[in-house]
Amino acid sequence: MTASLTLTSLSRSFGETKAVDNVSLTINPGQFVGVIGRSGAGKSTMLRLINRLIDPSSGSVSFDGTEITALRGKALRDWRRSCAMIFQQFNLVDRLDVLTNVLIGRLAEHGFLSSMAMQFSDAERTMAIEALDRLDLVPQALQRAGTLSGGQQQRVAIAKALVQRPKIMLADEPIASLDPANATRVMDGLKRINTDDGITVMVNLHTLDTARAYCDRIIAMRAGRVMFDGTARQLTDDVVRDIYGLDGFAEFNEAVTSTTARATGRVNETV
Ligand SMILES: Nc1ncnc2c1ncn2[C@@H]1O[C@H](COP(=O)(O)OP(=O)(O)OP(=O)(O)O)[C@@H](O)[C@H]1O
Repeated sequence: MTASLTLTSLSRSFGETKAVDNVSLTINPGQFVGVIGRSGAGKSTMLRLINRLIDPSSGSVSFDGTEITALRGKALRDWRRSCAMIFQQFNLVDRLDVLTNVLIGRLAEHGFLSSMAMQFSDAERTMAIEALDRLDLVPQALQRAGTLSGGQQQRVAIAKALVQRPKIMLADEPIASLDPANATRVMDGLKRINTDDGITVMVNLHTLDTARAYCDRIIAMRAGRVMFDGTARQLTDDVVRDIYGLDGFAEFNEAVTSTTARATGRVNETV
């Protein structure tokens, strides 16, 4: 199959810490992949290696047969554009309006001078409005980004990523700082883009129930390694215990017991 993303024996160390340790994976086009694991498991490092925000210590990342780790200059900038990244902290310019923030997603395709002047074509403005419409944000288009709720800001960040016309969207804990209602709208936005446009989505998540609800495929990491790679149905309690460790599982059970589980009789929903 073409346009697959392939990680082969990918590793990245920081001093003595093996943040990502010998990971091999193939992500097929159009998949919605959730990456879970305890804090420090290596989830962010793996996404940053794919986007080339950092370089591997060893191993390779390839996309559609192109060796990503070897890209330089314009080819690297092109890759970063087609592999859009969304962060927990939104990365918007608060004092600029929403529409302009989205248009900034187009700057990678501009030359230096038009970038500096922030000049955008009518076609680009239309594209930005369409992206905002898909995320139910047209009424906020002229509002300053800093005045929006966290969930709205994250949806603006997704619209900004969308106008880059990416093939892959990487999202590093996009809902970690949001309340449940806003988190749902952000995840629904990502899912719609994945389903409607066939854009591959790879998202780091802290909540198991979100991973189970949205992801075709769940990858669980522990200490830099892939401990589980399968469907939500295959992610049983025993697997969760392996991923989070006995103490992690206990902590996690406690957290759940004190909130939803007691009321619903369910466990293993939140980490
Ligand atoms: N720039 C860095 N310098 C030194 N150590 C780092 C750096 N980036 C990551 N690490 C270490 O690598 C390991 C993996 O970190 P990473 O951020 O990838 O984990 P994570 O699963 O995303 O965690 P979290 O859920 O808390 O974001 C951790 O031990 C972390 O301290």
